[in-house]
Amino acid sequence: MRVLLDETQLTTGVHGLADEIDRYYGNQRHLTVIAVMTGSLVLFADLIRRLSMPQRVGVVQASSYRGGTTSGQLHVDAKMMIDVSGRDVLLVDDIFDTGKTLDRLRSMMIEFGANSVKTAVLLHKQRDHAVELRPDFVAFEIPDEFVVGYGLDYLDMYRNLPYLAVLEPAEIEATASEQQP
Ligand SMILES: O=P(O)(O)OC[C@H]1O[C@H](OP(=O)(O)OP(=O)(O)O)[C@H](O)[C@@H]1O
Ligand SMILES: Nc1nc2[nH]cnc2c(=O)[nH]1
Repeated sequence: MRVLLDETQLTTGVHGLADEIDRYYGNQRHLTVIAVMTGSLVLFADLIRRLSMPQRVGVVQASSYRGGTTSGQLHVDAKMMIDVSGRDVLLVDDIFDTGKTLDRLRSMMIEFGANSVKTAVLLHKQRDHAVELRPDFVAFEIPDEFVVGYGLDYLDMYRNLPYLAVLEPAEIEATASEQQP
């Protein structure tokens, strides 16, 4: 595993991201902050505690990388969503890769009647994206490699790593064979 961002760099990046969001919304405007599960859970916990405005927090589940390192069919489960009608919504995700996840969720929030929808990500992959949407707030630009740690998984492993690392092809293969039941 090759460390791309260590704990100190991640902390600095998350603080910078929070400052940028604070500057945009100010500390008075009420915000509905939605975590895109599962990958954003570590970032989300760190980020919302650095934001100064009054917040309602909620979660939505979106998954498209089941069992692999490439994007497949996107499944969204909004059963646990809180009401966003008439609210200013900030969607928080760990990574913007193809962009399909945030693009779909942004459309859903608008369909649910949100007053405004912005998107914040820890990582923005430097590649051609499949959608026109670009995230509003980004902590880090990263190369087009499969990364794990700080919430990001491969086969549900590695989310607990305190750093972000590139998973090399041999490690991808080894993890896949180890995870066979
Ligand atoms: O920009 P995209 O190509 O849509 O990729 C980004 C999404 O991929 C990952 O989720 P994943 O589908 O792996 O589910 P998870 O959050 O449960 O790990 C990540 O957490 C983002 O939500
Ligand atoms: N773990 C992980 N999940 C992703 N989802 C989209 N891109 C990535 C990535 O590079 N790593």
